Amino acid sequence: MASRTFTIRVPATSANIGPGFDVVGLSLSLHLTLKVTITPPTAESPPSRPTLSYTGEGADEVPLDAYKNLTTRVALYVLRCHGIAKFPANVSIAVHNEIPFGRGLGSSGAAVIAGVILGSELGQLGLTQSRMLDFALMVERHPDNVTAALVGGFVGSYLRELDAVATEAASVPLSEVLPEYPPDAGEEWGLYPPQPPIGIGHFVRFGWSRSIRAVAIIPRFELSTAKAREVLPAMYSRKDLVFNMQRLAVLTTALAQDPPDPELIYEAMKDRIHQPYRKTLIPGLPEVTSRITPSSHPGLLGICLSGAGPTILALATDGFHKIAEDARSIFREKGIEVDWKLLEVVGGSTTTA
Ligand SMILES: Nc1ncnc2c1ncn2[C@@H]1O[C@H](COP(=O)(O)OP(=O)(O)OP(=O)(O)O)[C@@H](O)[C@H]1O
Ligand SMILES: N[C@@H](CCO)C(=O)O
Repeated sequence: MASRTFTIRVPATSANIGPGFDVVGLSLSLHLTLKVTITPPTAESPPSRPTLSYTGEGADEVPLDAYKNLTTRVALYVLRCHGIAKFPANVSIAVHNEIPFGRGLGSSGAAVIAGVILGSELGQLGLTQSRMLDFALMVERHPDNVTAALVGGFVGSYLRELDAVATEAASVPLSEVLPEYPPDAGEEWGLYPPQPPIGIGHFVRFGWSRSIRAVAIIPRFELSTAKAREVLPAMYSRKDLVFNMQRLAVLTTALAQDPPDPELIYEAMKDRIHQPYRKTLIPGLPEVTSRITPSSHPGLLGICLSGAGPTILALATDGFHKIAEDARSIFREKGIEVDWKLLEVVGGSTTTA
């Protein structure tokens, strides 16, 4: 049998875009790429465990044990849900990652989507896009990053209300979805996980004006999404919810208009659901989002926290350098150094032979 090689490419994402907390996501031009080779065992090369190599962002901290790494653990979850106990023999995976960890650019969402696609490919399962989303949602339980990473573009999504049986199936704790399998987990290792309910996530892709680019201003510190969600309240006032819904309704269409209207968009990218609570974790956040405006920075459309932060996302048609450098100065007043990148909105995940 000949060896098989394929490449999985998954984009970075920015979630929320101001008022769309846990609802909207945008895929951006930084990628997580996996080059996968499966070599059939021969008498000279007997079956071996998967090998992982890793370059780029996170290379110094990511586990290279396939039973510990997030992407390969998700792939194993998908395989085991289909009755396949372990990785095929002689899989080697070379990862190159451009998405910084824990900065609000969807690194974990990309790793999860890459894992679901990897599982589907290794098991030759032929999972549909919608089914892949179900698996991803069992791991990353908010849909904004994973949906945009899978399908690409500017995307809105919701989670279907599940019936009692499906709710139980979807309530499996994350520790059971992604257990730390012992090395070479096989048939003998515990129960197979239950299949996720079908059709958990639903999405629509909005239009996007080709003139809009994204400036990602990336502080040089990590903030885990889990920590940035802990500071959020469980209840909100009607006033704050209406504030966000009004803006989100306008924003999803305003970003598709040509030319885009900065006055409309700047206000429509304001938020009262997550950013005000996260400012304690991100010194400089209120100053950057209030001092960089369309009148002070021609070309700017709107500015917000990217995902759970600490990255700031500025959407603009021009003036990218001044926006980024002025944000850098404001962060520096708070003792924080940043890097910045000018990014494009890109398509979703791909698998190529
Ligand atoms: N390519 C990867 N391979 C393995 N693990 C990864 C990879 N990318 C991210 N991770 C894991 O996900 C963690 C970061 O996830 P987290 O949800 O906190 O931040 P994020 O996804 O970068 O930000 P956000 O969800 O706000 O966009 C990393 O610390 C690492 O454990
Ligand atoms: N909507 C999520 C995105 C981060 O993954 C949040 O803001 O917590």
